[in-house]
Amino acid sequence: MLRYLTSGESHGQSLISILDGVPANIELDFEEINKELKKRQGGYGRGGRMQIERDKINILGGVRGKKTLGGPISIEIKNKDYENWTKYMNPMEAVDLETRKVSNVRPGHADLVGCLKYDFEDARNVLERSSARETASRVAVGAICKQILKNFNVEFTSHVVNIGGVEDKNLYEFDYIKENVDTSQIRCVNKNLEEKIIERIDKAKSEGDTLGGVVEIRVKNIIPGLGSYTQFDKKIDGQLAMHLMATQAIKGVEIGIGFDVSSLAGSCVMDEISYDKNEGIKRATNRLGGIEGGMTTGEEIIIRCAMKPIPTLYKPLNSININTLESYSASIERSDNCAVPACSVVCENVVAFVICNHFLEKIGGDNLNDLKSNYNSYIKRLGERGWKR
Ligand SMILES: Cc1cc2nc3c(=O)[nH]c(=O)nc-3n(C[C@H](O)[C@H](O)[C@H](O)COP(=O)(O)O)c2cc1C
Ligand SMILES: C=C(O[C@@H]1CC(C(=O)O)=C[C@@H](OP(=O)(O)O)[C@H]1O)C(=O)O
Repeated sequence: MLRYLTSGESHGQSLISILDGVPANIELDFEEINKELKKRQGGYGRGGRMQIERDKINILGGVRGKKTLGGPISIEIKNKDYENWTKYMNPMEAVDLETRKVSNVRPGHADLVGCLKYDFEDARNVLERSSARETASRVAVGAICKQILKNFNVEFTSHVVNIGGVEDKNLYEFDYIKENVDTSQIRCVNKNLEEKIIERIDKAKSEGDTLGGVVEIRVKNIIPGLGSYTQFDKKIDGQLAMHLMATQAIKGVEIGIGFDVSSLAGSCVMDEISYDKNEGIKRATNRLGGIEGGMTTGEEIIIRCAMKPIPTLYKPLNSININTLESYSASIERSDNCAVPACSVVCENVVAFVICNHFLEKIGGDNLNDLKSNYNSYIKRLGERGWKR
């Protein structure tokens, strides 16, 4: 079983993750992982913090000479901003608890309920951990998973399809060309739309407001049979939704045509099956996004996630002081204005973890050679049953 934990506060020394269950002898490309981290920091609408951070991994264990050892991998990403926060955040020494205290809790954040639940008078004790800074760790973990799956040609991409209601309807049609998706800052397939989106973000910013959007993740060259219908918690769609919904600010997850299934007739939703001597078992369409009965079908996996607007507004919302219960404007912490492009990178890597976990479970093998031979024998057996790559 592949599993991971993350630890660390947004303005603490470092983010730490431990990824357990990675097979031995996987060669890691650290530059690729760092590139992914850099992508997560980008995108139009990010705030001042991203000018400070230069996210890079430091592997502390589980790897020797670039190759995995089969044991838990520990990954550190340093918070450069810590040097500005040492006197408020140091875990080992008495710290200044007053200067950065947050009492005016911010709607849309974990602040209010976190203070009630954990009995804190200072929402900083909550926000330091609930912050989406943690998504850097999830990207590092997902980037390692992608490298495991690269040995089996599995490809992951993601892009933004909607920011603040500016969207390209065409992107919702599944016959558009997905090759060479533009990876510029906004990462919209339609270049003209980028300008509109930038205008939309600037307008929201000038009004002290924020925006969310929709991101799409695609997984290509996947084999059929990852996940299982035999138990609810083995269903891969359920696991994808759980991991994606557990990502900061994600409020909805769709697979394939998603919510549209509710208003269409069955004949417009199911993907008809046929067989061709040369191409093997085929599908006429891929409306169900590559998953049936909690298992991958072998078609491209298509997932969309809705991100809510950034909850910290420069035009602050009404709230209360958690200690006096008096009405106040919510505190303004330095903040992003729109982080949808960053979110697409996060979601892509979150998906990579889930897919990799199910891949390793199905194929089995605690080292790369065993994985490869198990994989080949599965592909051979599928071939005998009429399924072709
Ligand atoms: C990549 C990314 C960056 C984010 N940046 C901010 C930010 O700068 N300011 C903010 O208020 N919320 C930001 N958020 C969202 C909050 O972390 C999130 O809404 C909050 O922790 C509450 O969690 P929930 O929305 O899942 O309920 C960001 C989310 C993501 C995915
Ligand atoms: C640090 C990151 O995002 C942060 C997520 C975040 C939040 O409330 O979620 C609030 C902001 O933190 P700060 O107050 O330090 O600027 C963002 O910058 C990051 O993505 O690496």
